[in-house]
Amino acid sequence: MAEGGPVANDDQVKVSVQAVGKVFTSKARRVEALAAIDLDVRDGEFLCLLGPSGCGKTTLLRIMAELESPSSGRIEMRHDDPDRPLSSVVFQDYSVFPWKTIMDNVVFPLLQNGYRRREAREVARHWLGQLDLAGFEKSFPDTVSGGMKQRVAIARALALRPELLLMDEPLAALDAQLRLLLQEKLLDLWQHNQNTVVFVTHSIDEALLLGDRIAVMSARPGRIDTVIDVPFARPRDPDEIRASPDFAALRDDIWHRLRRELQVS
Ligand SMILES: Nc1ncnc2c1ncn2[C@@H]1O[C@H](COP(=O)(O)OP(=O)(O)OP(=O)(O)O)[C@@H](O)[C@H]1O
Repeated sequence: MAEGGPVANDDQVKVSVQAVGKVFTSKARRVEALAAIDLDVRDGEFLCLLGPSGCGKTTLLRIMAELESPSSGRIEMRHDDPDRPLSSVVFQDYSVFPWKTIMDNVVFPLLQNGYRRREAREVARHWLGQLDLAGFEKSFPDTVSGGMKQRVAIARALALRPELLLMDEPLAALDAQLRLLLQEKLLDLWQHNQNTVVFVTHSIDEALLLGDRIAVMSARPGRIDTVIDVPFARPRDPDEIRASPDFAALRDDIWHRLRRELQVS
């Protein structure tokens, strides 16, 4: 069972997180969320961040999205194509604009990124089609299901063609069956587009199904406990993968690592 794999060359590294720490301070308390995180995200890979609740996964993702700055250490990100945004984020909670139609939810950030309206509508139509939302362009988000809202948020992020797609438990709020379907959709989309993806999840199965590597974090303050290479070839067939002995062995190994970190009070 490979852990971490060969060290990446500099030109294979999209994001380099170096000794990053994060402390939140307020009058009431001081929370050390991250301690000395070292992690490389390789160009074109699907990296999953897995760890116990509160270990700092979202904080690390927000630092990569430049929504939060580290308290210590540094982060380097390679922006290769000035015509594409460096990153785009999908959050857990269907972060769509309720007052805009589904079409305009996808069009709006494209206009902000310099697209002309006509081109933006064409691009939006393409991505809405990819996410099986054709026919819902004129609907408002609150009139469709949670799964559809989340597909709008994913279409919006992908339409921007970010070099780095950051996803914070994008499927966590969905029911189990819908989650499986969207996992398959994401697998399919990623296999065709191959952006670099960092994907936060609590689900070991999801990480094994989607990820090239899984960074397992320890309990707060979050550290990288280990980075596991996922050995399944692509394109992946979810049913085959779930039935394979390697899947069961890896799931067991990761669960034992996580269980050491979990505290039930
Ligand atoms: N803005 C903030 N101010 C103060 N504390 C914060 C802030 N953001 C996060 N924290 C704290 O930092 C720690 C890490 O939070 P974070 O949300 O990054 O963890 P997580 O691993 O994503 O959690 P979960 O899996 O439950 O979503 C937690 O103790 C949280 O309460």
